[in-house]
Amino acid sequence: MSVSGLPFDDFRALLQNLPGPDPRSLVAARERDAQLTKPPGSLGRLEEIAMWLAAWTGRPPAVTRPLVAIFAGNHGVTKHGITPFPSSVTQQMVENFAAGGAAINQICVTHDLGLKIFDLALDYPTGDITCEPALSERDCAATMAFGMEAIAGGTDLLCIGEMGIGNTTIAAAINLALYGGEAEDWVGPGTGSHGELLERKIAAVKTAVEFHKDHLKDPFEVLRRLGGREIAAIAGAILAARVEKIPVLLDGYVVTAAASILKAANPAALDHCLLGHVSGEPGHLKAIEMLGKTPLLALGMRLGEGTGAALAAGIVKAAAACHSGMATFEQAGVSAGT
Ligand SMILES: O=C(O)c1ccc[n+]([C@@H]2O[C@H](COP(=O)([O-])O)[C@@H](O)[C@H]2O)c1
Ligand SMILES: Cc1cc2nc[nH]c2cc1C
Repeated sequence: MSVSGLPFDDFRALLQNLPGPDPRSLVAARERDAQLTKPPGSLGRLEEIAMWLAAWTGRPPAVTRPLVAIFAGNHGVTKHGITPFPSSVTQQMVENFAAGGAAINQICVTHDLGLKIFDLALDYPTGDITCEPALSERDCAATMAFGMEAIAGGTDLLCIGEMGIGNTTIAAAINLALYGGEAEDWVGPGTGSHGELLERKIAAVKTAVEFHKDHLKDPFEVLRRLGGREIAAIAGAILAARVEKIPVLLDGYVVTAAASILKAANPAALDHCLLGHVSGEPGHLKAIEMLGKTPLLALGMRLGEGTGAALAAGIVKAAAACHSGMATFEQAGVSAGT
């Protein structure tokens, strides 16, 4: 813990001292890109992705150990009857991930991605955000620190996903706190909340933000009061990745809300992250605009569990492979343009 002993101090300090992109690797990658056997710019966004890999890893673009990390948490706010599925599904899906039966398992097989699941005290849901903080400062900081350990086994591309019944309500509350507007702007169906479920979801988000309104200037208070364990762990994982020079692919609505908390603390905090996809959750596009990012994919997916990020990892792998594996004009005996 920090000298002052306040749980968030270390994270605040880290956020004020984030490493930037590596200019030398970027220049080297640009020089190589200009020699590859293609008209300049013809690989479009793939070229930008290769430059992004070089800048944030400090090495020539390569993806050799991609990892999907799924963080799972449960939420006290579900007691308001806001989701079609019960909270027990969070644990059941964790078991399904472990058994290889979920969509994310198949995408990981397709793109040869590692997969790690981090379940976060699923038997102890967070506090009901409509009338109490989700987490104590200590629990929140400890969970962020746990999330930082997600990359301890090593990876050179971190795809972040989550699982947690009720967490689209949490994401909506975070977005309302960070960006304002109306609860209706941020609340969507999630796994399928319509009619009365949706009405109660909107009411819960309104009540929660109203209840905590005097404490929401500080992004860390937004995190601990309105967030959840998987949200805190995701924030920690994104931060640790930055420090360790690991580029990050963000997934859908929920991961984006967790990431937005870091951006609120430091506008440059997500520069090492790309958005894997725009999810079908209606508020996601607006949340992405707030981050100033352009998602790689738009497939109408709204599953979570890292599926959008993992699909995009295939594109990032292809970008690195083109950059490192293509022949230069000279090597291939192809005439360069003027
Ligand atoms: O990330 C998204 O865009 C997204 C959109 C809709 C649903 N989800 C997933 O669905 C769960 C949350 O939905 P809900 O309805 O229980 O709030 C959680 O496990 C998320 O992974 C995720
Ligand atoms: C079945 C199911 C699978 C999920 N995967 C991510 N969130 C989910 C929510 C449900 C309900």
